[in-house]
Amino acid sequence: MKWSRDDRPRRVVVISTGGTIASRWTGSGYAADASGDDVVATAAVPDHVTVEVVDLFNVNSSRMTTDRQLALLRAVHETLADPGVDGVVVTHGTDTLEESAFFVDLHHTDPRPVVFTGAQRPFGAGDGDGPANLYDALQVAATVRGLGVLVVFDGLVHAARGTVKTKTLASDPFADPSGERVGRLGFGRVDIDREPVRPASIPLPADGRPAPRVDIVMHHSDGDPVLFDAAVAAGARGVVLVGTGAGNATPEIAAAVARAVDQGVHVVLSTRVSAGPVAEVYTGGGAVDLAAAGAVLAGTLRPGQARIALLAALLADMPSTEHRTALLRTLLGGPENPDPAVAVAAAAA
Ligand SMILES: NC(=O)C[C@H](N)C(=O)O
Repeated sequence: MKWSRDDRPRRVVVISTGGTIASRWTGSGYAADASGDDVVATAAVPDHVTVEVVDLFNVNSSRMTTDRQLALLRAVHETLADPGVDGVVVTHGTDTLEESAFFVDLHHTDPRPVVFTGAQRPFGAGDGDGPANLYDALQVAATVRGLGVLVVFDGLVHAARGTVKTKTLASDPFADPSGERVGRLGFGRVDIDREPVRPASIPLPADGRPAPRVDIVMHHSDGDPVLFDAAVAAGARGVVLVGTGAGNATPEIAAAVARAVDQGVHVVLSTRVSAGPVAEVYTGGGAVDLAAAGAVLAGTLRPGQARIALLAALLADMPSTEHRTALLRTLLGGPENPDPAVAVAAAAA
């Protein structure tokens, strides 16, 4: 599928949130600093595209919080409430871009695109990648329809779901290690190779709902339940357990999962391996026992995005724990077998 634009004027709104694309040297390291207008001024703008800027916040994305992600989600929805807007670009630090993009994607119903981009080299650098990434993101935001939330970086187009930062400093930091990219840019065209597979989107969380604590605990040799139990004791309403291999831990950790689930804590099982699904293969504290203890398997989602699915399920209005678990399975696993009871509850929310 090749997308090219006619000459109709397009309006794209850039929501600026910081990251390296907006970073300047502070004397001891780089920190997000440049305004959205300054960031946009570095990039060429594709023909027939008009750009407006919203300065939402300005942080290195390792400082991302649920409150900021909720503010971003609302800003995207308010922007798209204007029918004259053709698309949205979000400039974001690459460290947690995969989390914010997936959070927006889970709540995104509009056919108009939301495109996340950023940079690996700082604002104003002679060899900077920000201007080209921003140009490409504007091009995609002005062109495609019906593909959900996308990540555009280094000439490639990725789906929000499944895409993670796989390289710390390289100029092509994003990939879906268990899947394939969605498309690429070149010669003024956007080539889309596949349509992202997405579950039905969920309504925006109600205003003023406090952000639930959702922790990530990683297993390793010598791992014991101390940190998992500490997360529950700290008030976590959800915990992502990052198992070894296809999602394995120990009998002691499986017992801790069962105790947590009994208390109403939602537990998701992901893996520290970079690609492939978690699977119920092993007992003796493996995924077979963790699932029996009540953990929900994350499919191919890596820990950061598994946590976002859990966060979104906890923020959703659900009539019971069972409904929330069913919603969680849908958000983790993609569109297969959405539970009709969940769909009804979500529609009524
Ligand atoms: N390349 C980047 O954007 C990394 C930066 N530390 C951030 O996520 O804000």
